[in-house]
Amino acid sequence: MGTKRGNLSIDSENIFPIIKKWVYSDHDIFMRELVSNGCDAITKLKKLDMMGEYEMPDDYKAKIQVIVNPEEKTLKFIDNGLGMTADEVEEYITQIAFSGATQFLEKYKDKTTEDEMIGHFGLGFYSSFMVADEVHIDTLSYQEGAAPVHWVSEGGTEYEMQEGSKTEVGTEITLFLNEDCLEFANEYRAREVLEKYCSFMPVEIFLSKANAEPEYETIDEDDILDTDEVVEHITEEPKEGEEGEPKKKAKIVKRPVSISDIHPLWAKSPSECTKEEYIDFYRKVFMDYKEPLFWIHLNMDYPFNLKGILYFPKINTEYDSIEGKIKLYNNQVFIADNIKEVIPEFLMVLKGVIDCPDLPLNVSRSALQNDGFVNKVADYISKKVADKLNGMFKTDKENYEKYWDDISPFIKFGCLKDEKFGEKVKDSILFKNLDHKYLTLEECIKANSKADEAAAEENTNTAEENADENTEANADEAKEENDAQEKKTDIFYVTDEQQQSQYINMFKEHGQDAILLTHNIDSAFITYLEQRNPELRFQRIDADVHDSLKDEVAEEEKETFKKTADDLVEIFRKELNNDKLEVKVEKLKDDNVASMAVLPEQSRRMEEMMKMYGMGGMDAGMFGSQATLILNANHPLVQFVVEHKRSKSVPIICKQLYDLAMLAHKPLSPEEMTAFVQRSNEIMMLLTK
Ligand SMILES: Nc1ncnc2c1ncn2[C@@H]1O[C@H](COP(=O)(O)OP(=O)(O)OP(=O)(O)O)[C@@H](O)[C@H]1O
Repeated sequence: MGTKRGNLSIDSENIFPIIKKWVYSDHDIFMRELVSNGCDAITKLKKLDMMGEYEMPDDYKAKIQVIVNPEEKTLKFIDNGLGMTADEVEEYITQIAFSGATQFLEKYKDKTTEDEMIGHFGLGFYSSFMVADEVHIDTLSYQEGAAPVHWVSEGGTEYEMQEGSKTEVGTEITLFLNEDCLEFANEYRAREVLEKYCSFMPVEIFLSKANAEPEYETIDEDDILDTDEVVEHITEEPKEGEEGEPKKKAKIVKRPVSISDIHPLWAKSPSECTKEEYIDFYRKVFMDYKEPLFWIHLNMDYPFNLKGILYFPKINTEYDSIEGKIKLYNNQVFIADNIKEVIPEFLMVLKGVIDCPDLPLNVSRSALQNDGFVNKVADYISKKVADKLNGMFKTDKENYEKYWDDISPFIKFGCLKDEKFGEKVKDSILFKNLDHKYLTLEECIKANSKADEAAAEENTNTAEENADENTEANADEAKEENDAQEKKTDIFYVTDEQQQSQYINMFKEHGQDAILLTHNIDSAFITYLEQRNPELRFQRIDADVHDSLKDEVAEEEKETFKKTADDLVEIFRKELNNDKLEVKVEKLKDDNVASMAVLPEQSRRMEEMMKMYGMGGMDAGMFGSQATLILNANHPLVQFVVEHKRSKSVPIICKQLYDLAMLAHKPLSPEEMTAFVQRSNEIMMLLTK
């Protein structure tokens, strides 16, 4: 074959500058493209062998070699795949590949990074021009009588092709790196890129440095393989004082270690994988030395092909970032991390690998988002996660409860984000109660209705209707709340065990339970639960005084009680210099409590929402979110105030009772805290007199 010169058949003269500039930060993908071309060529050769169209040499071992040569500033990719004839190089490289690259760039050159292509699939062979000024192909086809081909292109639109000198079937691509990209001739950098994209490719990949000094290792004679290159046989005598035979060892040229694990765990059948293998795989891939909580092995052939492993990582401190990482592969070729179009958003806290050869990856991300098939994949993944959770809830409750605190924010987030998921896992959602036992929603409802019944029974003798009407302001509200309560089941919850401990103690003392909802996501989650279960009402433990915590006022007492209550309201409003102060007087069963604060649930939620939207400066009071001071008419301090209205201790008692109530309800402002500390000291001074 003589030398053939030609023009690459394209119109666009500026394709190379475009390729070179292509998403700058990502131009390491040329390695993936060239290695996967080699893999494809090997797969094709194996097929030909199976079909009887080619006979593999007996010692054939599929492999791809990547050789860096920093001195010559070159990078070589050598595969022992099917190779190409001159005609094929002409057709596949100069026509198909080139026109493919041209079309590809035409289509995507204006796209910004937000609409980046998934992993830029489809750029193929020509991505090598992102890093090289000149590219050589040396190839020998498997076909009988084929002549080796040497093809050269200097990154313009021209190429030259002549007979080459390759003697083994396969292809060798040599990149003459441009000055900006010499990093890729560095062995460590090359390894980094190969590990990123090619860790699980289906063919073994060996990286080496040209002209490097050979490295050696010493092994037992018995372990020598046919493929080992033995340099020296060594006899190791036993050390002085040690018994035994001399040991026979061999010094061999260090065995090359493949960068790729050609049988990744996800490709195996779940029944063949051990716990250790799952954990090792997790550590290796995610560099996370904490053990994952549990995992799900996805394995589906129909109606689409998808395999993968999703791990639930342990998130043990709140400082840990809960950003997960899900690596997407296409036939063991790494595509990208965290493709949100394929993986449901709420699963992004997980760590895992997903291999889905059927995904249309050579399209833009925005197209993926609207792709019915992609949506099905996402649905399948979230369904599998729900199945796993339900399965554990049913058959491995003990562990499930152990993991619950770690996984619950994620599950709740999933419920908020994905209706189907929420519906599927609704019976496997747990709530931790005051005794740190885990209950289902149904169990919470049952426990609460029991407590309600008990409270009602205890109070039947005295109560015809609620005797809350001790202040005019509260009378209507109390009635309304009372009406609503008849229809709704209240579930009380705690957001901060420490701060709300006063309420918790009261609850516990009177056999009333509450659940702990301490995570940020819980406020959105209870709203979600209320929307789905209109008969439920979630109330923070300090939202109201539950009936079970107070004594009913006997009929004959009602009048005097009302008078006392009115007096107390007046005194407290005056002493606290706030004539709008909400004060309610109750006969609380707990005689350790003199005062407490309650804030109706809706008002508090409104206040939280205002804070969230940065409206903190507004007067929360305008939404009625001022806390109500509850005074315990059974407590001697409160009784003292009514009975000794003119005592000079009354102002100090009123203020202190108010602050104590507020302290258990929310943090005091710096001024309030200063006044509180000062007053506490004054009270102690009184003890000294
Ligand atoms: N190492 C190789 N051995 C044999 N044939 C090759 C090799 N590299 C490329 N080819 C041939 O050149 C063609 C074009 O390669 P290119 O990488 O540009 O596109 P592709 O591999 O077909 O698709 P993709 O864009 O997904 O990479 C291939 O389809 C293949 O026929």
